[in-house]
Amino acid sequence: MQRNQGGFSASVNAMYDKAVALMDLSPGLVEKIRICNATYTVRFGVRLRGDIHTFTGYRSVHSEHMEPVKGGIRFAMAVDQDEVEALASLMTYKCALVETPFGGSKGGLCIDPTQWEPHEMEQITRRFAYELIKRDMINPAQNVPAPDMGTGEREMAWISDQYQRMNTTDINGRACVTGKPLNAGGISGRVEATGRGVQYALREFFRHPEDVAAARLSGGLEGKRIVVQGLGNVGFHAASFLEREDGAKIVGIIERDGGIWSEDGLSVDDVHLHIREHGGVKGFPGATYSGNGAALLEADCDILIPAALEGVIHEGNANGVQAKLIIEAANGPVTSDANEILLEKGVVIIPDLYANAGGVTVSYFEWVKNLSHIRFGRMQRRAEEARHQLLVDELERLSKARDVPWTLSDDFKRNYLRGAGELELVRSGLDDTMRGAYGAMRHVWHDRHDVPDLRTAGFIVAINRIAASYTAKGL
Ligand SMILES: NC(=O)c1ccc[n+]([C@@H]2O[C@H](COP(=O)([O-])OP(=O)(O)OC[C@H]3O[C@@H](n4cnc5c(N)ncnc54)[C@H](O)[C@@H]3O)[C@@H](O)[C@H]2O)c1
Repeated sequence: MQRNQGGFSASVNAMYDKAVALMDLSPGLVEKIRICNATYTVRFGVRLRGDIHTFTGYRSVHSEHMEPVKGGIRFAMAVDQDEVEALASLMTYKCALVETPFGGSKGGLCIDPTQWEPHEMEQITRRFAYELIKRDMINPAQNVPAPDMGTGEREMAWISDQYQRMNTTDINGRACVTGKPLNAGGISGRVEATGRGVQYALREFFRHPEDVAAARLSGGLEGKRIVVQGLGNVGFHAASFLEREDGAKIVGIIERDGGIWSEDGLSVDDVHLHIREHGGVKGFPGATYSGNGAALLEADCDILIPAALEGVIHEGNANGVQAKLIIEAANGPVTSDANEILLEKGVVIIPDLYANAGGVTVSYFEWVKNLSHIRFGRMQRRAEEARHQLLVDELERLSKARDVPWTLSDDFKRNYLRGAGELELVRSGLDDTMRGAYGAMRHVWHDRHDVPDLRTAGFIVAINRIAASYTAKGL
């Protein structure tokens, strides 16, 4: 990974500065929105394997213009203060762009999860959570984490349980974290939400022939040749949906141990299984393997989906990128320097603050579900069922009265009577959000001739909303 000089935060701030230069905001407000409000560093010991091991973690709060603040917790060796602050700032802009009523935050623990057994990971996670909970850095009303790299449902369930043990009378305790398993207060469709959001973002892009042409592409997603970096939560779901549901061809997959290539297209589910069984992509049948996975970022393809780390497309390799469209499933995969090189080359970038917002959108639904203490669609479903039943009864009565012999198939009755369930509501809410946010972004991109790219447009939409919020508060 290569970051801009000055690091990940400097890269995000350069993109921010490019947007505010086109806006009419006071210098003081520009500075207030840019800076990170607070970062809490925690060092704690856990007794493991007969000795005390010390871990370092962070929780950063970028902006509290809305509360709670929201953002994932990352478990990785490369976690540091600059990284969590940059990621927290991206959360602020992302939440504003997709209109989830949160400020931005992010957390991280410096750890290699593969080095520890599950019961040890539980001890470490609970202790990290304890340190943050007792300082209100995890709290349903103030700061609500979610999964990120190296964490998932399992860790979120431990964190939620830890909070509830420490706050036994907080009836909203489950809302202290999102991305939980369904049986621990989670919501249907959260696991795949970020990948699903990437798919919806691409579908929305391809619904606009003018935008597709700007990327020097034509037609729809069907048959588009895609390279994906990182087959984890986000990359796997995005690639799998695009392959199975949109007819796209995944020609390249890059993982930690290297990259694989097949012009005929790779089966994402099979590669995923292979990685689980063999620890990497090497040896996947029918594909060409290279130990230098990063080289595939520069391979010939239509769409590149970086879905692993930040800073993977930088000044050193941006010129070599052949993809016509990049969708940033990861946070910050393109440095600000690389961004300018790619723009110059005519590459269109669907930016992270929009592209991977599916996760926080469905997290918002989960938080609302936890606070309302009722499953989405439960009451509505009863009402719909009753209404549909009345209609079916009436049709049957009429058919008998008029002696018109017709029947409803059992399938039709079952589906028609069922009403919308939680998953349908989550998906339609996510689709609606992704469409709305794209519309807002593209409106600025096309209508203002001084706005050069979708990223700057996205920042402008987000910053305007954050500025309005600060102004309304009297700041
Ligand atoms: N999980 C979410 O809901 C979510 C939401 C928004 C954004 N994101 C962002 O998406 C990105 C990925 O997150 P995730 O949750 O899918 O993480 P994950 O841990 O589930 O998956 C990351 C994948 O990247 C691979 N990887 C790591 N280093 C690599 C390298 N050098 N080259 C190639 N592959 C490498 C890992 O092996 C793993 O398969 C991060 O930038 C994260 O901030 C995640």
